[in-house]
Amino acid sequence: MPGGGQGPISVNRNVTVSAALGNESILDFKFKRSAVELCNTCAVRFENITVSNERRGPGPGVDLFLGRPGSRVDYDNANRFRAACPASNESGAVQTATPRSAFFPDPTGTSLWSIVNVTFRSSVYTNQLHLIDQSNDDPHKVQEGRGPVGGIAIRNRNTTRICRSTVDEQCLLERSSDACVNMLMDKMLAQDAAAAAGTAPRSNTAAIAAAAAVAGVVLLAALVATLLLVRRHRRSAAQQQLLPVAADGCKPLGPGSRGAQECESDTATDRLEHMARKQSRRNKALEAPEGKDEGWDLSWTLTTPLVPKDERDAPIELGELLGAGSFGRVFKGRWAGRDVAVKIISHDTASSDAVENEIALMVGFNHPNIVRAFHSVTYIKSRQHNNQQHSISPGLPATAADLDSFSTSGSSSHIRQGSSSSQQAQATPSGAPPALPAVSASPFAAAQEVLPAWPAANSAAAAAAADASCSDQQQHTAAAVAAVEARQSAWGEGVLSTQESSADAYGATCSSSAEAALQDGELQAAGRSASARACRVETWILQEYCDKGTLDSVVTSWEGKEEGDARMLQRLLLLKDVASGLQALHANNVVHGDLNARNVLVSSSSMAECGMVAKLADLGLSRAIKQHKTHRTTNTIGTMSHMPPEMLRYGRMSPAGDIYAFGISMWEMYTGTAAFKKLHYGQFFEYICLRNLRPLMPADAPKDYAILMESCWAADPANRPKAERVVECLRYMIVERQRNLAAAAAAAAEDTSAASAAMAPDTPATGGGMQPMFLKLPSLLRRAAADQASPKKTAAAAASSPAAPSTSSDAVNSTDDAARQLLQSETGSKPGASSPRASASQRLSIGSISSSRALPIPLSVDIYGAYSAQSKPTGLLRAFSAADKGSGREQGPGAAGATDKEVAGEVSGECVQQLKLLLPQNSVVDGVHWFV
Ligand SMILES: Nc1ncnc2c1ncn2[C@@H]1O[C@H](COP(=O)(O)OP(=O)(O)OP(=O)(O)O)[C@@H](O)[C@H]1O
Repeated sequence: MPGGGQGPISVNRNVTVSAALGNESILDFKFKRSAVELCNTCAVRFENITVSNERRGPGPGVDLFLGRPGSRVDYDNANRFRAACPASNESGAVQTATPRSAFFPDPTGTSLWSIVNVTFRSSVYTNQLHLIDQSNDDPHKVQEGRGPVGGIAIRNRNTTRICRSTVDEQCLLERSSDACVNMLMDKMLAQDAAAAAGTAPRSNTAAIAAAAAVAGVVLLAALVATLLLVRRHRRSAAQQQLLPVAADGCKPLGPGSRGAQECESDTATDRLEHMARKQSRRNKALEAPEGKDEGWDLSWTLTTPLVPKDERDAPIELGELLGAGSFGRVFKGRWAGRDVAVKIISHDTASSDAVENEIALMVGFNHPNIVRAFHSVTYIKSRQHNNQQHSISPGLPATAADLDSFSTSGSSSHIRQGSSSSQQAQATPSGAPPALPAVSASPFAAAQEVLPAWPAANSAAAAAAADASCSDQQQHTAAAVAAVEARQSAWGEGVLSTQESSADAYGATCSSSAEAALQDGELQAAGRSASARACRVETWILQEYCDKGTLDSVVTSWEGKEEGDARMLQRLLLLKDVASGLQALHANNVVHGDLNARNVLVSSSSMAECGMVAKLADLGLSRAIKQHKTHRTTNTIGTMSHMPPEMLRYGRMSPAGDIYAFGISMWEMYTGTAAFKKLHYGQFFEYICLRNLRPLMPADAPKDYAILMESCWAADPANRPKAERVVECLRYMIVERQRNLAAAAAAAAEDTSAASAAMAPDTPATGGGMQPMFLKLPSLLRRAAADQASPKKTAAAAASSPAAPSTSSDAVNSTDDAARQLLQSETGSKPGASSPRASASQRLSIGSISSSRALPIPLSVDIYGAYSAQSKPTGLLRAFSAADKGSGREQGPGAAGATDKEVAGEVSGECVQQLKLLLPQNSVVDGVHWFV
């Protein structure tokens, strides 16, 4: 534990603290606060243990930890003290009203809990809150002096809280519940200490018995260790015969080593690649490819650890052609009982790094908003066959479309022209690799079951599996990223050559040494060898199938349909998915590099609020950024219209560049048109970099949407929000639409009470114990702007100053009317119509909260919508009580009876700013005013 004056301890990896089941082990955090800082996405897990901490105020008892984006604390099968548990009959309401964390499975699901009797240390405690499966986000930890950079997601499973109801009724009459729980805990800890002290002086007999027991255990352990060593030694010897020493930079190590077949260098990169090679060899040994006679050899395979071993070898059925990109074609397929998309890329060994990058990242990330790759296989054309002439369609890589040549029962007619997005998508038979084990080309119904949303919602087993594999998965992701990073440094950009250049090379002969290396699984090594660069390779990547196609096509399908809160909600939910995917990539120092709506796929999901979930795809241009670096310089290509100025100018690739592309994608998703479609390539530099132009938003666009979009495409990368901030802003924008829709639905049903409830804050109106109440002031600026200026006024003001720059830092150059017109003509926007801003005082009424508790109510207010530096509000936030209402006293700053909070300068550059007010006893909060 850090002492006085020291900073917190940094935890940079996942940690599990567990005790054997049945042991009443207690871990006492000693009430330290913020003593341990978790790294981004780091998880700390407590299993089978009682955690004792945080008894002096509200909160979920994890005060020990400071969170970072994506960090989490799991309590699994734990007993946990918590001072501020509400009384048992309120517990359920509080738990169910707390939104589930987005960082855990099934964020939309309801918490599972029950009130039970528990036996704890031989005492039966009635009416305890038992959390069967509950998760929530705790943002407070990071707001204490550090700004809201991300909090801790907490998961409780099979975890019991010792609550207020545990303590003596008499005590509650005399003291506060906190004080009573504190006393109880002190008593129990004192008992523990006494028991420990009492066991110290043991009798001789006991000491002898204990010593004998210890000796027995040591002997047993030694025996087991010896057996393990012998086994490992044998396996090592066997593997030494199999493996060429140092062929892969790894050598079989001696029995004293940590593993029989470990890499000398124990980097994550080595481990991942070594794992892949091991698997490749194993596969080769297991599966003699049917198509070997056809001249294709299996060279390299990689499977995500999430796929069980027996599924890995399942046959693949290829179905319709889904589409074609620059580098390959994508077929629908069925594998191991699931629908998959099979991407088949023909390339040469020179460009195998780029392909492997994409595979490593897609296999490495297991995130609901990143398209997963389950399995990939690379074949090489054997020398004998490379010497033969093959009919390669010019401009079209050879693919497995020619199933006749290796399928026992298939026919090329089974491969249909699907809903291809490209005219290049053909099913031209050509030289094809062998089938994967037992590939068949049997047709299957087009409407197959859709992959369940990850992870399977409401399935305890699935959740458990996901949890169990979580830390493995994080290591796997880190290893994949490290592999990509190492590949980039060692081998330049590894840009996948275009199909034309690849096709040129296909006729060349693979040298025998290169072929041997390739067959030994040394795809990369062979790729670096000049003699092997011309070897023809075909890679099959089995990805999760996204039945709704690209985000682009989903947005196009909205064309002509009514715009409103429901449509906006759908748009925001999909955008949040995309931003969450980026957040996961960036947290692992990976930049997508080619974000646009055509590189985002959409899957049906019954669990998602809008019925579908968006996932980042096409990681072919993704790059790993070295830690502590802000960007890397690249010569890779991407999508011109989505390239940020720094990319166009200096080739700088960074997470901020993805955010810029996200901003452009927001515009495209709102307008349904492609951005800058009237610009030709030569104009991009001039328009984006020199004139700092951006597409114009229609005048009627929601202001919060416009503000976020503009902050994303700011000229200076440093002014763009981070992905987690974008996610956070979108979350608030989503809540706002949800409320509007609920209120509208309630109003339509003439259910006025339901309508006011929908407009009321999230927290229950009846106090909710000592939990802070969150009053979200959604779209503050938007509403204020609406109050201040009618749409007419806004339009008139805009028309009177056609060259008025946007208030964002990357404002449109006001002198360039020609350029402006060009961009306006894309949407028909009126000049100056974008980015209206709130400018005057605002008054907001947000429903009422009442509490009969004879305690001060800690009240938290989220100010929302103020994330642009230019829209920084200053002023006074006021909560006033019902007594003041209508008396006129609440009207001005300093009015009697109101609780004021100065907020000048506190809100800047952020989406949400949380303020805490302590209301007087027995307050009835009837509104919050905001004075500017
Ligand atoms: N996992 C998938 N599920 C469903 N359809 C897919 C999947 N992957 C790709 N597709 C379809 O196949 C098309 C081609 O995908 P691919 O990734 O090869 O190329 P692209 O992204 O269009 O082009 P490029 O690689 O040149 O950027 C996509 O536009 C999409 O329609």
